[in-house]
Amino acid sequence: MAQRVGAGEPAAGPKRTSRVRVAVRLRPYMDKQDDKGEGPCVRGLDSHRLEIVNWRNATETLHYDFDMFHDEKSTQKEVFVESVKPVLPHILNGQNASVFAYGPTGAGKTHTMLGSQEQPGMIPRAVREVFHLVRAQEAKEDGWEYAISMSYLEIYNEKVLDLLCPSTQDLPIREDKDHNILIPGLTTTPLASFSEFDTQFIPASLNRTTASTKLNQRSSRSHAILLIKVVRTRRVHPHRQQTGKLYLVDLAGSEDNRRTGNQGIRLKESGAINLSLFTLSKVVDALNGAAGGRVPYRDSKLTRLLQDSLGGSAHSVMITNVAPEYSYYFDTFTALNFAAKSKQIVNRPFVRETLLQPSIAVSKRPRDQGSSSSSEPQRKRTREGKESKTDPDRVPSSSTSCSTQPQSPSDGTVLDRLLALEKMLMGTPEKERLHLLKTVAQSRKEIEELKAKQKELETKAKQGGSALREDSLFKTNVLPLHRKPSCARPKKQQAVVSPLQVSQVHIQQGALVCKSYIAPDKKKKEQSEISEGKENGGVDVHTDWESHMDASLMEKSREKILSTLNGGSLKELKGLQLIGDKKAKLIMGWREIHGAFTQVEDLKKLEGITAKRFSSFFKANILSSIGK
Ligand SMILES: Nc1ncnc2c1ncn2[C@@H]1O[C@H](COP(=O)(O)OP(=O)(O)OP(=O)(O)O)[C@@H](O)[C@H]1O
Repeated sequence: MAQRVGAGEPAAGPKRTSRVRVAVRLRPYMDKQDDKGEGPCVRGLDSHRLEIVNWRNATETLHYDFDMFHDEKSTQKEVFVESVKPVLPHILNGQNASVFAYGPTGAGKTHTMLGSQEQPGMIPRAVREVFHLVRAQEAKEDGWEYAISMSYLEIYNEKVLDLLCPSTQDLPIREDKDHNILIPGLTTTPLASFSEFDTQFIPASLNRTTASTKLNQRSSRSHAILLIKVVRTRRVHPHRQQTGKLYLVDLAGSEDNRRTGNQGIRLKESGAINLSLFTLSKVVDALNGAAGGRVPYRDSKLTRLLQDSLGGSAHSVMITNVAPEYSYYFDTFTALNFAAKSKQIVNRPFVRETLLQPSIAVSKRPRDQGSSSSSEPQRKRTREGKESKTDPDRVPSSSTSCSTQPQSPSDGTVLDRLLALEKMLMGTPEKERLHLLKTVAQSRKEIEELKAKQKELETKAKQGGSALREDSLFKTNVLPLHRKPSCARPKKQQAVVSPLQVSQVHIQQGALVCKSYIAPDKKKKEQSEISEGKENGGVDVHTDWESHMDASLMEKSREKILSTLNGGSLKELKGLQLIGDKKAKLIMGWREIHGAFTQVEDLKKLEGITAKRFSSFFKANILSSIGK
């Protein structure tokens, strides 16, 4: 059994650490994806830094500093030499290394990892280099013997599928007592040369699930993980065996379903992709100490598999692929923030070593496995054994030591941002959007009618007609003067960059806000119980209880709620009545993206907070705040 020992240093010596290296690669600008011809919104500054337009303020740009920045002109060779090659020698010493490509769909992950015949990507280059390194070691004749093997799998819709044996079903993921991740039943193929790798890998890659989306003709619908194992065995006393693993990961893209045009099965796939990437972001947050002690590796298959590549024992390189077009702005922004967080993770490498009995060392040399007399490498594929002892998730002690502060434009966690963005970008299906647009038109019409009516009543009042009380205004469906509909308020000038998603959300919010100020006669008797009951469309939120309240007291409570909404921590938000964990995170996400709420009613702009829910929320919190 492989054991964890220090990275070649005496056990008592200081622990060596290795953090995740973060590289960012900018894809060349593709005109066809940007009809408006706005030009790029991201630009490199030097080989480590880039800048992106600040969507909150167009006069500013946000700067990010990474281990490496590869601009749009960088070649595959340059990316390999500068970002990937340095981690490879570790796997010859029984340590783990991983290289994974992260980023929005269509930003260039597959191009980077796989590449093409003319421009081979990181995977073929890395495997070729491993063979070079091994051959160089063997030439030294230092008593070690090496064996290389490969496994290749994809995670599709949360299922682990063997790409070398596509007929297999969902494979289980296990962890042995030494925290090695194992996949019983996964095919392992011994490799004698790079060309042998090529003959195995190319057809297996065709088994990967891809499909055409609006943004990418051949979009990866799964996370593909290639595992290259190097086992070295010492032939002379003391007989030892070390196993080094190299994970080469091409993640599926984070998806904005409005832009991908996903429907049906594509939408389901997309849900699984976004969920696993979301969990990946939570893992990163937890490793950085933002989410308490538990690292939620087990919340998705992807993070479970990458467990020893992130915050574990591996030398990791994350290549974040980003696209320069404005239409990718928010995806790019999110990816950069994710990358900036990951940069702080510190890994502790260790050697996986087994002390062998002399007899085992002689008879079970890896190359000779299964062929007792021949020195030829074994040709037969093997399956990983069943080792199933599992351990609870844990935070590696080194993972919380954050040495570098990224120049992140925000203080919120990735989790909050992703939750809010995901909600915003994915939450509104086509049908619902059409319905909302119709509602906007209808609401506008009704507002015009109400305005006319209000004008008429004001004229009457001026002419000495009866004084108008606020109550009566509501009874006649006229808006009180101090409560103008949110949709009539001047828009906050906060986002100069106005990507498609945001403007669409504004329309949607407009619809909800306008609706909530219309008081249809039929629904006047609506209950205002504090409950999250059935939806009833646009209902007047102002029921009798408000008119019986002391105005100044009410204003004070309103301000208090507003201040919690704008400045409250997750805990404080959850302290509000009818706000649970999910809503609190949505609020934080909203704040992150849109800035401060200007009035409590802005809460209705959040998805899932209907007029009725807002009404219940408002009443409960006003009453609770007065009761305190
Ligand atoms: N550095 C680059 N140079 C030239 N072309 C590129 C580069 N990066 C990406 N491309 C091209 O951009 C398109 C999208 O890239 P790719 O398929 O690699 O994206 P992806 O991030 O893997 O997307 P998905 O997540 O949907 O699979 C492809 O046509 C690819 O050839």
